[in-house]
Amino acid sequence: MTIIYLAIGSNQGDRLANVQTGLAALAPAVQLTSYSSVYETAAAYVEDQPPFLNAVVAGTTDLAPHALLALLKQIEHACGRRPGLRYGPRPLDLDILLYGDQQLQSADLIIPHPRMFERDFVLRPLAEIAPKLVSSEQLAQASQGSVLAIAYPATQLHL
Ligand SMILES: Nc1ncnc2c1ncn2[C@@H]1O[C@H](COP(=O)(O)OP(=O)(O)OP(=O)(O)O)[C@@H](O)[C@H]1O
Ligand SMILES: Nc1nc2c(c(=O)[nH]1)N=C(CO)CN2
Repeated sequence: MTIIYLAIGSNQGDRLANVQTGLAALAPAVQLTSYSSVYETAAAYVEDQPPFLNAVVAGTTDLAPHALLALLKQIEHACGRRPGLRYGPRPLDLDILLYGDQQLQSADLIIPHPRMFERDFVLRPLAEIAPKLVSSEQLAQASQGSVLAIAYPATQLHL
């Protein structure tokens, strides 16, 4: 059983429903244990697209890292995501931030997520559920995707 942290985002369709559906689909392979608030965030990288909802969750799983990645891609697809512009709009995005204390560098999977520490929309919700994992310096330096507001409380994610 490994402790994992996942980032979730949506900026197309019914964004909250997409996040809720995506998290519910993780069961039974992933048992979620902590949920951040849901943040409204300005789109980073490709700025000319609708704002995102972003959250971070923690959980436990027996899935190996690549099996977990395959599950996340399957859930994104079931939520209507199709190949598109890098950093472009999508109904659902699920990323592996951390997988225990494992470090992994393969062609299709890098853990810790290589861009997590530049992303305000990841570090703010991660700091909320795991303050020891994020320093105040890291929070201050994360510049991509400014957090606009807390849009929904974490209780909206417990289904
Ligand atoms: N830790 C990770 N979590 C999820 N995907 C990863 C990770 N490391 C590498 N990838 C690879 O990144 C590919 C592109 O992912 P995705 O389409 O979500 O990118 P993106 O959201 O546009 O950008 P980013 O990866 O920076 O969030 C995935 O198909 C996956 O193989
Ligand atoms: N604020 C914010 N911006 C983004 C996000 C995201 O989840 N939140 N995801 C993207 C696709 O990788 C590109 N830009």
